[in-house]
Amino acid sequence: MLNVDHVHKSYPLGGLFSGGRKSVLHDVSFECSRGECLGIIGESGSGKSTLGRLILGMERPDQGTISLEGKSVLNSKVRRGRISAVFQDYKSSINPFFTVEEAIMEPLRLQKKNPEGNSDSLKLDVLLSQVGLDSSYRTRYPHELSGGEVQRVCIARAISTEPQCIVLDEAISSLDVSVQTQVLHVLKELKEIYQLTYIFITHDIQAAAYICDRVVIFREGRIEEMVPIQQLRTVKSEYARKLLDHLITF
Ligand SMILES: Nc1ncnc2c1ncn2[C@@H]1O[C@H](COP(=O)(O)OP(=O)(O)OP(=O)(O)O)[C@@H](O)[C@H]1O
Repeated sequence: MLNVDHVHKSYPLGGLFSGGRKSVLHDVSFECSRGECLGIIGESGSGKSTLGRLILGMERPDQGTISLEGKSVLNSKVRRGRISAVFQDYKSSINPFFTVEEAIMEPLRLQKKNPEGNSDSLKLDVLLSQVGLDSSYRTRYPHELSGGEVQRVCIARAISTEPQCIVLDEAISSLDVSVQTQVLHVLKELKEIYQLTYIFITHDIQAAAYICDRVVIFREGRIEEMVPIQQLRTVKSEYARKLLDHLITF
């Protein structure tokens, strides 16, 4: 269970003498169960990626706590191997000098969970096949892959340590529409296999409707509304309805 409890976050306003701060997240609270996909939808600048970075423990909240199975994500031992991420910019997400094998196995080696040897090799083949790539990809470099293939490698890397929670920040947005569908399908299958918790940050309401169980609608850093995906068309708040009307094209 991922628990976000009364989280506030602000950043310095900038400017030499300003000393002020811009509030980006205000009193954000929600829970996300094991195996659940929670969509985060909101206008640009509403604080979605900031929330993602806080869940990943990359930044600290000013107030409030974020915990996984009751333990704070600020503790690197809690995060390691249990929380991972897939970002929009897949090109800069993996080291261009790493082969597919090195990129996927790096988190496992850092975690030192799996010693080198046959088990590594088997694990790699399983991971590759789970994201729809065959073992001939092992020795290829990122520049030898399509965007969809690189993003599949990023997903294999993200699941390599069998995490509980993955933050997917616009993870399919840079891909062609047909490739988006394939990658979404892979993500949905993996969620079922590993009972993964997904935080699915997106502008793409169709993708959210396909993969999410619930959706949080953000407005200027606050939760405007939280609805099960089946009730997306019947949100109560006027703001959420307008935002969704703007995004829904199906
Ligand atoms: N490190 C930072 N320092 C200062 N301001 C920041 C920082 N990170 C984010 N912000 C500000 O916080 C606000 C929220 O940004 P964030 O990236 O979380 O929004 P978002 O909802 O993910 O937007 P988008 O959909 O465009 O990606 C923005 O106004 C942004 O400029």
